[in-house]
Amino acid sequence: MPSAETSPVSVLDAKRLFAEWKAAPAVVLAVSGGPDSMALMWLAARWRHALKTGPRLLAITVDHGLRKEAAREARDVKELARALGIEHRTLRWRGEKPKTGLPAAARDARYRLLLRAASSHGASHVFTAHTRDDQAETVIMRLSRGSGIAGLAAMARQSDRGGVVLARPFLDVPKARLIATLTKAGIAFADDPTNHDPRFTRPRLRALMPVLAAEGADARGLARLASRLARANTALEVMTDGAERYLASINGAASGSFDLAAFTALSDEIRVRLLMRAIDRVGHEGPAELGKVEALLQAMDRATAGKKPGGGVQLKQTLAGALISIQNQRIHIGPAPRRGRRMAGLP
Ligand SMILES: Nc1ncnc2c1ncn2[C@@H]1O[C@H](COP(=O)(O)OP(=O)(O)OP(=O)(O)O)[C@@H](O)[C@H]1O
Repeated sequence: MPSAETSPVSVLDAKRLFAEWKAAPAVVLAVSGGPDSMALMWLAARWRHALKTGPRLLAITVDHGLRKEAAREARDVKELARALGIEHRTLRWRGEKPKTGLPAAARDARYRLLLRAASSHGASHVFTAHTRDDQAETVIMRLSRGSGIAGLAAMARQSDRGGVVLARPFLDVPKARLIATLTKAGIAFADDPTNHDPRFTRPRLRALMPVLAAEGADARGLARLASRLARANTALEVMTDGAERYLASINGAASGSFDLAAFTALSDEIRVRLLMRAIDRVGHEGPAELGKVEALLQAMDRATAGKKPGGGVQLKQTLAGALISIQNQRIHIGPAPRRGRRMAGLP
């Protein structure tokens, strides 16, 4: 491996990695006690010390209450934070723990706690220590689930989460460099056994990474694929904005309804995105799944293909809590009646 892939991250490198957040008022560092986030705390502290003015740093560890070692790991983070002159808090996930989908529920709870803590401490950003290796694993995970372009674009370097920005300064940094950084600095870190537990999907896919790398699909290539797809996704979203404006301009003021002929003339990718946006705006069952929106588009095309313009209902279907219908040469998308509720006046 070339040394650029394994060399410790220097203070100068850290200055470049964190440069764009110099003017933030305060930043929350999400520190689990694992190698990546311990390196995040160490490097962010050194970066901050070298600045005259810069953000206040607050490290937060979430104890999910799932492993007995977690409390000790949180104390180890606190100890390093104190040595580095950084404030630290441990937050506990107290909610009900589900029997299935535990990693996803823990992640949701973790982000909720981190973002809430950021808001209450006046922090504009939450930094996580996701690395290029995490990005590559995410690509493989999304690939195995059949994601589309948006999903394969994987994690964004920055994303707005209700007023607080979630930022990943190490998204292009190999994990090996962070471990080398800690080794050089003599900093110990925790090894979470869940990261190797074959009962969970991510560790199973992680175990495949060396095999894929040996075939040429290494973390660098997979992360590059993600960033190319992120670029394509941004362009497609801009085109979808344009298509929305075009349909609104020929629509008059009617929202939630499109002219059928104008919609049909657009490309499939843009039509899928338009449907998804319209459904997500009014649906009450969470985001529509890509595969289901694609099936809806096919059903719409079948219902209207070769038909003379008429006044009848050509299609009526619900998806993700939205009701989609084609009538009078228009597509209508509105909220679906909620399930399990009796309509007034009906038995
Ligand atoms: N319990 C936690 N408390 C605070 N932040 C966390 C916690 N778990 C994860 N994170 C944040 O999310 C990022 C990605 O999580 P992931 O589970 O992939 O990492 P990890 O295995 O816990 O360890 P590492 O610190 O080496 O990344 C971490 O780098 C860290 O910034």
